[in-house]
Parts: sequence; C-alpha cells; structure tokens
Amino acid sequence: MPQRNDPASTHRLLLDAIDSPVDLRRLPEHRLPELAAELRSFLIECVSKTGGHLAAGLGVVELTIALHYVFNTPHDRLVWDVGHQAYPHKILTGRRDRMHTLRQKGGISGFPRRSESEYDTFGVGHSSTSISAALGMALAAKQKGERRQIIAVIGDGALGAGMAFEALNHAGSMDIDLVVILNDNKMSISPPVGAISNYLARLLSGKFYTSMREGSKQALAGMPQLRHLVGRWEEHVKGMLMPSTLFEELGFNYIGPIDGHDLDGLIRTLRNIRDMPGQRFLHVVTKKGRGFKPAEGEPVTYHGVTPFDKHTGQLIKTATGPTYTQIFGGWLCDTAESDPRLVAITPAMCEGSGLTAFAKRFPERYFDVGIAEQHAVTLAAGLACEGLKPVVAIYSSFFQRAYDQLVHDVALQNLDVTFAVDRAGLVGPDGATHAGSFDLSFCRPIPNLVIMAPADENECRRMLKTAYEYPGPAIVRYPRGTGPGAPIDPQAPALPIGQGEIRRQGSRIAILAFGPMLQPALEVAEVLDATVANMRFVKPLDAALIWDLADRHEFLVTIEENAIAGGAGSAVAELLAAQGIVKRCLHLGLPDRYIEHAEHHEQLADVGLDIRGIISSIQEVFTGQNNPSDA
Ligand SMILES: Cc1ncc(C[n+]2csc(CCOP(=O)(O)OP(=O)(O)O)c2C)c(N)n1
Ligand SMILES: CC(=O)[C@@H](O)[C@H](O)COP(=O)(O)O
Ligand SMILES: [Mg+2]
Repeated sequence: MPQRNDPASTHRLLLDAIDSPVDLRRLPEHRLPELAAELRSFLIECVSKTGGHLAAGLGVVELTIALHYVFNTPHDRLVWDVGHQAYPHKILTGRRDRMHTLRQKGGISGFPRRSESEYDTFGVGHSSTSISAALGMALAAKQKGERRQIIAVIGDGALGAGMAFEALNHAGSMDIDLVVILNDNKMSISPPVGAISNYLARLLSGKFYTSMREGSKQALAGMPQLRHLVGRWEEHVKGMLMPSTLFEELGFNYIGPIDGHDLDGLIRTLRNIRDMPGQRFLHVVTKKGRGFKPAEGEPVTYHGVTPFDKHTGQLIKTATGPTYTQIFGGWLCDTAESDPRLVAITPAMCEGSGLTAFAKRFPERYFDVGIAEQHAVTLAAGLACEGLKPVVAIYSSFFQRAYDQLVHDVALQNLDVTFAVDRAGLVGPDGATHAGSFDLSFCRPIPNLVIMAPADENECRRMLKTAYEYPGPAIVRYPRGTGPGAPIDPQAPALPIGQGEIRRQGSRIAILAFGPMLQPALEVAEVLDATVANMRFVKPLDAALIWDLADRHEFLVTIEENAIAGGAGSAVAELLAAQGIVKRCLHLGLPDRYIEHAEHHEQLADVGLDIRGIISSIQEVFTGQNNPSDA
C-alpha cells in the first residue's frame, strides 16, 4: 500500500497499489480513468527528473492500461515497436519504483528488454520489428498448441518502414491469430512523411466517415443514454459502407479508427477483438504528448528530452559547444549554397541529424524518406547516377539496416555518395540498441569506400568537405554530442586522402588514435612518453606513417571507439602482416559484448577507454617486458 507520508503518493493511491497487471485487472473498470491520470502524472514526474522519451509514452497511457486490463499479460504477449513509448508499460509491470533509475548505469533500460521483465516480450529500440516478432510468437504458439493472444503495437511512423510491410504481407497470407494495433498519432519524431501517412490521414478524415460521425452525434445528442451507441453504430455502418482498407486487402480484419484515449471504448473494442480469431488490425488514434501541454504543443521537442521543469516544461539544457551534429548541419548548408548538385537525405531523423536548417532553406533538395534506411541509401545511389551529389545523414546503428544497399547499390558501382554517419561509437543512455559500435567493422571490408573519423570539430568539417569532394563513396563517422572544443575554420581545405599526422613524438611506444580517441591518447602519452598519431583515415590507412611508426617504436597501440573485431586496429594489424612486419601490438576498442546504458563517460570507463583504462591496459600488456613507463 502507498506510504501515506509520501506527499506525492497521495496523488497515486491507485498506482502505488499496482505492482503487476494482476493488480490492475482487480481494479473496477470505472476507476481506470483515475489510474490513467495518476500514471500520466507519475510519468511526467519521473521523466522530468531523468530525461528520456516523453511524448510517445504520454500518448499511450490509456492504451497501455487497456491492453494489460483486457489481455492476460504476460501469458498473452505484448510486443511494443521501437519501445520508446513503453514507460507506462514498465510502470504497470513492476518497475514503478525503479523509474528513477531510467537509462542510468545499473538502472532500467529506456526500451523493453527481455532480460529486464517477463512482460518485455521482445527487445526493441530499432523501429518496425514488432509485427515480425509477434508473428513469430504467434506461429510458435500455434505450432506448440498454446492458446495465447499475441499483440504488436506499432506507431504510424514505424508502420511506414519496409520491414513492417514485409511482416504484414506474410502475416496476412496465413491462417494465424495475431493482433496488430496501430498507434496513429500522426507523428514520427518529425511530422510524418510518405503515402502511408497520407493514407492513414484519409482513413481518419474520410469525408463520408466524418459526416456520418457528425450526423450520428447530432442524431443522438438528445439521448445521452444512447451516446455509447455512437461508437458501436459507427463500427457497424463503417464496416458496411466504407471501402475496404489496405489492411483488409492484406488479409487483416480492420477495426477502427477508434479514440485511443477513451478507456471505455478501448476496453470494449479490445474485448471484442480478443475473442475474434484470425488477423486483426486495430487502428487507434492518439495524441503524442497527451496530457502535458508543452508536449502536446511540441511533440517533436518532447519526443526525447533532457530533464525539465514538470510545471512549465522548460527543458534544462547544459550549455555546451557545438555538437558534431550541428557542425554537420552548418557544413551542409554552406556547401549547398555553393553547389546546387547537393541533395540531403534522412531516414526520419531530421532534427537528430542536424537537418532542420537545411530542410527550411533547401526544401526541394531535402528528402526525409521516413523510417526507411534501405531506401534512403539506394535513393542516394539513383540520385548519384544522374550527377547529383547526395549526402545521406544516418545514425551508425540505423545504418546497419542498409548494409546491402551500401555494398551492392553504392560501393560496387563506385557512386559518388557522402555518408554522414552520426552517433558513431557509444551513445550513453540509449544503450546497446543505439550504440554505433560496428560501422568501422562492417564498412571497412567494402571496396571503393573511403572511411574517416575526425578527432575534433574542425577535422569533422574538413572531413565532410573531403568526403564530398571525393568522387566516390565516402563515410565520415562522428560521435553523439560535442568534441574537445577545437576552433572551426570553415575555409580549411579538404584533407589529402589517406594521410594521418604525428601529434606527439615520444619513444618506444606509439599510439595510433582514430577519431575522438586522439584526446585521451594525448593525455596517456604524457604519462607514458609515447608517440601519438592522429590516423584520420580508417580506409585507406596511411601505410607509410604506420610503417614508419613500426620501424621506430617497440610497441604499437591502436585506440578506437568501435568494436575491436574488424575495426581500425584490425586494419593496422592486417597492413603489418601483409608486409611481414612482426610488431608487438595492442588494439584497444569496444570488447566483444554489448555495452549497457549509462553516461558516455561511464561506458568508456566500463570498456577501458578512459585514461586510466588505457594506461593500465598498456602497462598490463607490456609489463614484465621493459615496462614502457620506465622509458
Ligand atoms: C530503424 C530505426 N530508424 C529510426 C529510429 C528512430 N526513431 C525512433 S522513434 C521514431 C519515430 C517513430 O514514430 P512512430 O512509430 O509513429 O512512434 P511515435 O513516436 O509517434 O509514438 C524514429 C524515427 C529507430 N528507432 N529505428
Ligand atoms: C527512440 C529512438 O530511436 C530515437 O528517439 C533515439 O533515441 C534518438 O537518439 P538521440 O537522442 O541520440 O538523437
Ligand atoms: Mg507516431
């Protein structure tokens, strides 16, 4: 029972008594709106302190309550898509009292995780996987003769991804029991794009449907006791008179659209759906940010937030220098000014990738393709075939979705595409699903690619210029957040391809730093009196520099914020081996495991990429054999 002495808990009499959906299902239905109010207020309270994803979760408070109320979770499987909207789900499934640890080291994840709760039926974070996973669970239940409901909850943005339609296409062709719930809040992170979004809008605002709805409301206005009939009558009439929807054509029984904030209607509809066989598609209409005016008014801003004032919504910003993302955005606009061939593409990450200004200034040269990374890359290939110069802005972890397009459509044809790969390396609170841990490893083997990693802000801009001017596919990968604060010279020239530089002369040990690892490498070098090279290029490597360093030092250490396996250090090892050069090398980077959510600096310490970790790794490996620090 709630502690009476906690003043906040007096506003959470119902919520504090819910430690699982079993407790929720004991509540009388008429108390659920009260619970929704408590849950919404608690969600705002929590995220105002921790930061995280807010607007999406506010939009599904009622839907989450109704789902756990009607379905026998966790026996019935609830699969969230992306999962950024699943904080209400986490609060109702036993994690209310851990919400203050959200996305922190040792705390609960910002996304559903199987290892975190039996109610988290599928690990998510990347979009549009829920229907595929749910279909897999449904097929398994059928195969095992188990009776259970499987429900995927997917947003209108996520529904626009190819993978979602692959799953609908497959599911619709089978004899299977599956529920797909479309949470249609008419928003992705940005306003939605694409024909699917337009189609959904037509479904909601169809003239016929709207007029009938208004007509029925007026007809029943004088008979409040019959008001509930409106919903039922609408369903009936609509089913008879409306043309079948795309989803029915795909084999689903389409129900809706219904109001996703009307608990009574949701519960009634979900109960009906629960008892129906086959593939069911429920179209639910919600408002992103519902119940918190700042988020309702600015769902883009309140999609992902820093801590904020829960009364005013004022976001608490830690003033810092320009982020790498902002440097990219500035470079992009400046280049577009002088080169009309430049076009920019984002797979639904306009704000996060720094394209807001570009989109405003060059709308006809800006393409937000929705959550469609595969399409984004091959669209760029097509644009390049016709002499335009596409720049694809893409997060490293989302870039993983477009691997064959990178190989088969861009690199094999040696097309002039520039990839601005943001969020490369560890990303902090978003955790393992969003870490850009592998892009060096999966890009490096591809012939024709040039791959650069800037050590600071100025180098980032120079590398973007270098990549853009390079007449083939080129990648610049840079981390989330800010750099070391290097002054930016917009006039600085492009870099000579494949050329690194010595930043410090030391003795016996040479540290080959890639990207932002240059800063810690320089600090370590002061302790160990090491030489430091800023390698700049992962492909092609500066072979002459590496041979020279190998020739003049006893030990080589490579450092990168990418998986050690197949990363930049591997490239150096391969180069030395190819020349038959035997050298004592140590490769530092991300280990062969997933790095949990935490602050970025905590993650670096966890993997030994902080100053202390680098020094101890070097000393540990070389100790006992002329410890380099004795030099
Ligand atoms: C593969 C992939 N690309 C991009 C993203 C970034 N992302 C997270 S949520 C989101 C928008 C999702 O829109 P929708 O499904 O409508 O959910 P809503 O936020 O509206 O609830 C995007 C693009 C992602 N998580 N995964
Ligand atoms: C849920 C999702 O995938 C995005 O909201 C992502 O969390 C954005 O990451 P950044 O905060 O690094 O832009
Ligand atoms: Mg949406």
